[in-house]
Amino acid sequence: MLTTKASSRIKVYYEVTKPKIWYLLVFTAIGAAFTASNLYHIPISPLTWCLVIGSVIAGSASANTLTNYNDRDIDAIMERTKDRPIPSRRIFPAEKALYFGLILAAISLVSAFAINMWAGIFMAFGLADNILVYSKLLKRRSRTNIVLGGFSGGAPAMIGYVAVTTTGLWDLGLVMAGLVFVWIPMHIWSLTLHVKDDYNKVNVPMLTAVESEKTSVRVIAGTTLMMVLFSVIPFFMTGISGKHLFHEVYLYTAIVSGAIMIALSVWLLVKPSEKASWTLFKFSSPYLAILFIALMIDSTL
Ligand code: HEM
Ligand SMILES: CC(C)=CCC/C(C)=C/CC/C(C)=C/COP(=O)(O)OP(=O)(O)O
Repeated sequence: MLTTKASSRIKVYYEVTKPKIWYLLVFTAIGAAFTASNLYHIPISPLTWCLVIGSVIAGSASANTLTNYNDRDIDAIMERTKDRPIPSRRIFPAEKALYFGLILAAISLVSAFAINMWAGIFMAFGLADNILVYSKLLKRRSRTNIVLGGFSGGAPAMIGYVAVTTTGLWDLGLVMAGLVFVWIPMHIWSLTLHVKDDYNKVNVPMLTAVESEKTSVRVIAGTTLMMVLFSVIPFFMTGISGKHLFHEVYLYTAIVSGAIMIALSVWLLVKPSEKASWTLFKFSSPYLAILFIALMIDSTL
């Protein structure tokens, strides 16, 4: 039986990994693997499932922990982040989180390379892009930080895909990873518009925190439209036999859910408000999950 102290220690190290975020990241890896396995009729062994899910949990948790460590100075100032484990000194000294994140990174790389070389390569890429390119290099310097830093978001889907197949075309894998990549700008810029004062306090040049509200809502509406247009691409993809890979189930889901996202972005465009930007942000994660659920269901038809 764990003592209260031990369970609270586990909870705080769980919290520093930002589980709400890696739940969805892991789900995209599961969705990509499940979809590819069905479409290519390649079974996935229980061991491979464990390695895919375990490596992406460890990798995403590592990246989130290490970026939390990296941002401990600004997180202590921003309203949204000041109660996190490191700025609130519930993990102290902060280096404990650094070592925890590095151990998770090692676990994620070992387990990804145990799947195959490509899964390991995409894991290494995801870690490097999120921790070094986004958090260390661009976040505090460039308003396009989430563009180059966004590729890491597609890494879990690619890991799930290459765990099923590393031969032949990767078009389906890249499209599923692309769904995540094109979703990121709307996802983050709707939030950073909502909390722009926080970001400006710590001089992090998130695009919709430094641009005028008029420009920001236009950019968000444009990236939402781009994402919805991209989301119908899977319906037009064909396999080696020339047959469509997906059916109307995916198409109609993408259209209906996309229409809701476009309507929310038009609401923000026409009547900019904190409520509109927050609503669009809160709908963004369920929207991405719904697209992957539709891919999974459609792949069984
Ligand atoms: C460079 C890329 C990204 C950036 C900068 C970013 C940033 C953020 C930020 C600042 C939050 C709010 C966190 C908080 O206040 O606790 C957030 C929430 C979240 N992010 Fe992202 N994110 C990115 C990519 C992703 C990706 C790729 C996924 C998953 C596929 C994801 C999933 C989530 C989820 C599920 C939440 C919680 C949403 C909610 O509370 O409703 N994010 N993200
Ligand atoms: C396979 C692999 C390792 C993939 C990693 C992908 C990954 C962890 C993506 C998450 C990106 C993300 C939520 C960044 C948070 O930005 P932020 O740190 O600016 O958010 P904050 O302001 O809330 O701290």
